[in-house]
Amino acid sequence: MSFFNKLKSKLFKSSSKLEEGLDAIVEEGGAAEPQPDPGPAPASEPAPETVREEPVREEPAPDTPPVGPKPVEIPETQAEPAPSSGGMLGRLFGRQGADVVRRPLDDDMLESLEDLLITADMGVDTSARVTANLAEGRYGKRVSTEEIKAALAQEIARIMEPVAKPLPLYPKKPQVVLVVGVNGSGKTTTIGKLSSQFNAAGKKVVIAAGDTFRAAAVEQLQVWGDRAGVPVMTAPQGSDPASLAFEAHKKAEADGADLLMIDTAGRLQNRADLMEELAKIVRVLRKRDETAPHNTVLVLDATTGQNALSQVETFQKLADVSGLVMTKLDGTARGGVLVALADKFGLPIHAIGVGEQIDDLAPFDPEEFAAALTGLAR
Ligand SMILES: Nc1nc2c(ncn2[C@@H]2O[C@H](COP(=O)(O)OP(=O)(O)OP(=O)(O)O)[C@@H](O)[C@H]2O)c(=O)[nH]1
Repeated sequence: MSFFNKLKSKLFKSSSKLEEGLDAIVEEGGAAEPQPDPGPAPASEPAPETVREEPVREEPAPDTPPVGPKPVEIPETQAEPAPSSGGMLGRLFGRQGADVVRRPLDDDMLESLEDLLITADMGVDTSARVTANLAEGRYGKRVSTEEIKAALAQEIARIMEPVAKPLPLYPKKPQVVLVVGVNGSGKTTTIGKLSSQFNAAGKKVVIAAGDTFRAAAVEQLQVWGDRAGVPVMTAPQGSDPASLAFEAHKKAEADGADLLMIDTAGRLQNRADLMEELAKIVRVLRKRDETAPHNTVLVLDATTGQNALSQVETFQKLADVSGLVMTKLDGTARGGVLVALADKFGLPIHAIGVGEQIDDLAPFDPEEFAAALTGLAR
């Protein structure tokens, strides 16, 4: 299964919520219209700039070489045989002969759309901005659900494009990656998944179990280290995380490791202590390498919805956050929060987690995400 399909099926809750909501909004004030003549798209449709693949003719010219972009995949549920013409784009946009419900994009519809985006956790400001952009060039025109989905996906992808950046790798050895986030956000799991991927890519990784106060956290990291085939440096329970970080850096350097991933505590209950703990880790690391840490990755749990926004604000005060990983996008109807995060903070999103298995972490792809979130067929 391609990652997109996996993402789509795993983001089912978010996309089905948006999808159902969009259907309901269009149907509420709309009317079925007979299929327009297939052929050129109506003038009201702006050229879909972010659509990566050209619509494919169903009958390729006889001398078309068997190369080039693959046809757009249509999920089975949409792949009913088109009774007449309409082509792939026609089927994609619901113009396969059946009546299509359209409704004028007026103030009422825009208000309902904005409310729907807010319930999908896109946040008030981002939802308002996205809705306003949707209205541009479409206001007053009759639109179908598929057209709104496509426009919404395009708008979301446009917001997310600038922040989709994999964890940058530097020539510096060892590159120190400090991983921060509240307890339970998925730090340990993310460190395990990332380490496994770097290890598979031929990078030598050392992990430091910096949450020394919780024996369970250390044990869990050891399990992930074993799975990923990466050594995990630990220290006795309750010992100073900064001194563990120092020792781990020494070992990573001595071993010629490319990356040192440091897990940290996430006790927000005592913010001052946590701030001092993180600051001390950084101070001590800089005794060994004044450019460390090279990345400070904040791990956020998508199921916390809007709370993720305040966590970014808090951790930006506690540490110099350089990028984000969003976990648990599977099984939540709150995936829209990622759009709000991108819009509000503009911090790089390095990866997303869509499950508990070692390969359930992928680089963030804005178009795939936007399509999966809106339920747009691809
Ligand atoms: N469904 C799902 N579960 C995840 C994902 N990432 C992590 N988890 C689960 O979330 C729970 C917490 O993850 P941890 O990695 O232990 O989180 P942590 O931030 O290290 O938490 P502490 O060890 O308490 O500091 C575990 O049960 C993980 O299996 C994900 O992408 N999807």
